[in-house]
Amino acid sequence: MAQPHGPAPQLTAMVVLEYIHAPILAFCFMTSLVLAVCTLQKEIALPLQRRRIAKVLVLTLLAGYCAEILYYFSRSISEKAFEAPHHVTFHCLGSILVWIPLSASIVNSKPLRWKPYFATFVLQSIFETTICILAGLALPAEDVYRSVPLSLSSIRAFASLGLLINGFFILISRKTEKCTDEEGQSLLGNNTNSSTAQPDTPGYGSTESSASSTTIAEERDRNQEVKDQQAKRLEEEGGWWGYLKGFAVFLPYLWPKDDWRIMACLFIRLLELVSTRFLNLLAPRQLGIITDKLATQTDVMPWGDIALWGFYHWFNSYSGFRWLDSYASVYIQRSAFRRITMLAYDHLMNLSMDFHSGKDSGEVLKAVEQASSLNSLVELVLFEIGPVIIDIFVAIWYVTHLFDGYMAFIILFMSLIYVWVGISATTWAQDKRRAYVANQRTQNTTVNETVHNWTTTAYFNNVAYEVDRYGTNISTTITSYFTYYFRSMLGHVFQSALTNVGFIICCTFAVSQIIYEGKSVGSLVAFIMFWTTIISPLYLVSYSFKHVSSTLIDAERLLQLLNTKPTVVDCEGAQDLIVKSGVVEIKDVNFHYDPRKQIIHNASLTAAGGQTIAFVGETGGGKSTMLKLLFRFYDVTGGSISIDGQDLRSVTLSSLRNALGVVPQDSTLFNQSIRQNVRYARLDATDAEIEDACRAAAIHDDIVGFPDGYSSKIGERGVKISGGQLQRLAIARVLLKNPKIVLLDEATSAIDSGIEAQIQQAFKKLSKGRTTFVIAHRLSTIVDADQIVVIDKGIIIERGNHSDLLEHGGKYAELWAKQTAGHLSQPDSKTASTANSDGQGELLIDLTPPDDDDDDDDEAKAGSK
Ligand SMILES: Nc1ncnc2c1ncn2[C@@H]1O[C@H](COP(=O)(O)OP(=O)(O)OP(=O)(O)O)[C@@H](O)[C@H]1O
Repeated sequence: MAQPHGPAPQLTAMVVLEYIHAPILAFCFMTSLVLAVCTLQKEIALPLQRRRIAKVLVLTLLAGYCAEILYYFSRSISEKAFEAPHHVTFHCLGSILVWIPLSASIVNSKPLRWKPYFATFVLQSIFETTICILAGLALPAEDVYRSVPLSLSSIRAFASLGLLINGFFILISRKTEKCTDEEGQSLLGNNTNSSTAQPDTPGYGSTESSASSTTIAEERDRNQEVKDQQAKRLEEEGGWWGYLKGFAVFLPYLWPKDDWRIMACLFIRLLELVSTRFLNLLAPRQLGIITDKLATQTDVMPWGDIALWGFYHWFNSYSGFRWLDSYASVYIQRSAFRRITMLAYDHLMNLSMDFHSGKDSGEVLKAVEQASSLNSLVELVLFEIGPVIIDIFVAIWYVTHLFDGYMAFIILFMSLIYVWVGISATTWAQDKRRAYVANQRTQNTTVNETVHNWTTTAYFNNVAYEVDRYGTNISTTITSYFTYYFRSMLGHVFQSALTNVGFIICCTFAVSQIIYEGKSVGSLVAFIMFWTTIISPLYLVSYSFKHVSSTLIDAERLLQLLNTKPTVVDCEGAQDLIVKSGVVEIKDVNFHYDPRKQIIHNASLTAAGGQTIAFVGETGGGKSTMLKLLFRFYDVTGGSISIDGQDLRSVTLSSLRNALGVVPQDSTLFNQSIRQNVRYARLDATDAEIEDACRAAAIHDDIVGFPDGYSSKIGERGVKISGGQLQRLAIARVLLKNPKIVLLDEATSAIDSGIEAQIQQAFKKLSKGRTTFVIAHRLSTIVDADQIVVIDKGIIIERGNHSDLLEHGGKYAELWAKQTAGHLSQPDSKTASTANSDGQGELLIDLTPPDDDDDDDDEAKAGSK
């Protein structure tokens, strides 16, 4: 059959078009897709009928290219002298390469960003129709109707036109639909999952399967809040570019311009990046040169070439320049970690009480701990993914230069499948990984819970049950790890098989080129040496997708933390608080944590300097809240609080907190020595001062009675000392701080009456000359207070000294009567029965103690166990 041989300009135009068709199509599709993702173009679900038409047309197109390749292949086998025109095979192979992923995404029923596809169809139609017309013109008239390639080209031109028309209808009738698939959402999360998965938090000791499934759901939802924020910000910023620019605020912390060491390290990294690109190419090329020289001059030792080859290798290794680069990288990483972590920690510690009481501390700590993820993200993109893209282009050029375009096609095919397998395997293994992490978390939680609650376990004799539960947890974790490992390994297995097959095919092709095309053996050697440079970028591309996505989530979490502003801050021009006499005035104060529930209603009172004010009342009345407002954990929502005439909101927080000493309701101590814990109140206090404070708080004798005295460790959460001792230590700390105003929240509730007298003495010492606010449920501790304020449901209902209030006969007198006489009287039978029936309904368990028969039963049970 005749080949096109018409007028030269038409033939030349056709050849040029065939060469540039596939690269231009690929470039156009890739750029418009990146643009679509960056500008957040919506994904659309293709109407069923239109998708079917598109499927048929793209498959026809693909079949058309394959058929032409097969046609030429069969001719080159059957006709010895026949050689397929290079531009035609280039055109067909290139187009197959472009249309495989495009057809795969159209055949797949996922929603698509349609504009890039439509743009590609337009170009495809123009190219294919023009090539078809030119091919028709280039053929002699008698061959036009007999030419198989021309028929195939016409079919493709019609299919392309069809695709264009069909694509146009999809474009104008598009219905936006939110993608529900995780991968389809690119790097963002999936909103639908979060709304459907509502885990019930399992109680302690809940059954294994429910706990496990819940933790898997939790694991899935753990990042959902961050992902939602990410999606919101992405929308606000109008695309990825604006979104990523949001992280630019961290650049001065990652790479501070004024730090010459960091700048020098960056320069080294940049140098390594550029030199590696060259050396990746130069080293295999040099070996090729040596091989060729050896093939032609067997009696001359190519010393110079060997030395150059050795130099390239040495320079590109850890004993050469690479160690300097890795040192520079570690230096940048560590410095960035220090700066960003300090930034996050400092910010976190300066956030207000509302943040600390409302946030999941685990998530907050994660934001601080993973502050370095930002640096990993920048490093990954700039120093790994960026160069890899250059490497891939260089590889394509180099193999084409060594052999020809076909070799580049083989490698491109293999690369495409390799990356696809990598991404699919990671996605496929993702669910199993989540399950594994969730099971691991359950396993760790079991140990934590049971070790912390060892006493509860012992009280209920459940040690065997817990050991058994932990064993089951470990087995579940191991099983889930195997499943995860199997899935991720399968991806590696396929990829490894692919690279092996790819390598063998490439080498066979190279050998055939040496034999039939006269290529040099050195080219084969250079290619073999270059192979790793081709494969390693592919590995990185196929596995960095998930990594970038999870690093972005960590970075987003940090950004959100840093964007959270403290609600209680120093106002502009805030002055230091100066306390002289310590007059505290609470004026028409209103407060709520949540606007829907008012906590304090119009509270007013004045504490003269040095007075002791006691807050009493039913639980939940708002007493602790009053102290929190005084300490300015929160700002009042109405009215004002002032100390010596200075509004708390107009003074610096630091000076206010210096002037106040607090013994909170639940004192917490660090797991350090007693001396260190007391010294926390005043870091420069001497040992003698610490002991004085402890004496005043009536705890000194207890401390010296401990085997290690003041060096005794308190234990986690102060578990090694009694409740009374803990409170006295907390009092000692405040005594050491020696503040002008003291706030005591139920500080004496756990102290027995023997110690109480000593404590009262200590209080007297402490409150002398200081304004003191005290909350006490034990009214006996505050009978001497200058003012007793009774708070009920956030309202001050009574105020006066002890005798005034008793005389008044109101709420305080009622509370006093209950406390002084109540413990002597037994609850009457009526109250008892009410308490029993109140809200309990009929009891499902038998409360009568077991008799002897039951004991037998128990023994039988124990035996069976
Ligand atoms: N951080 C918070 N967020 C929302 N509500 C809170 C917060 N802290 C306390 N409350 C609510 O404010 C009300 C008053 O609490 P507060 O702790 O001041 O009471 P109290 O009189 O000190 O009680 P108790 O004597 O039991 O310590 C309660 O209803 C409580 O549930």
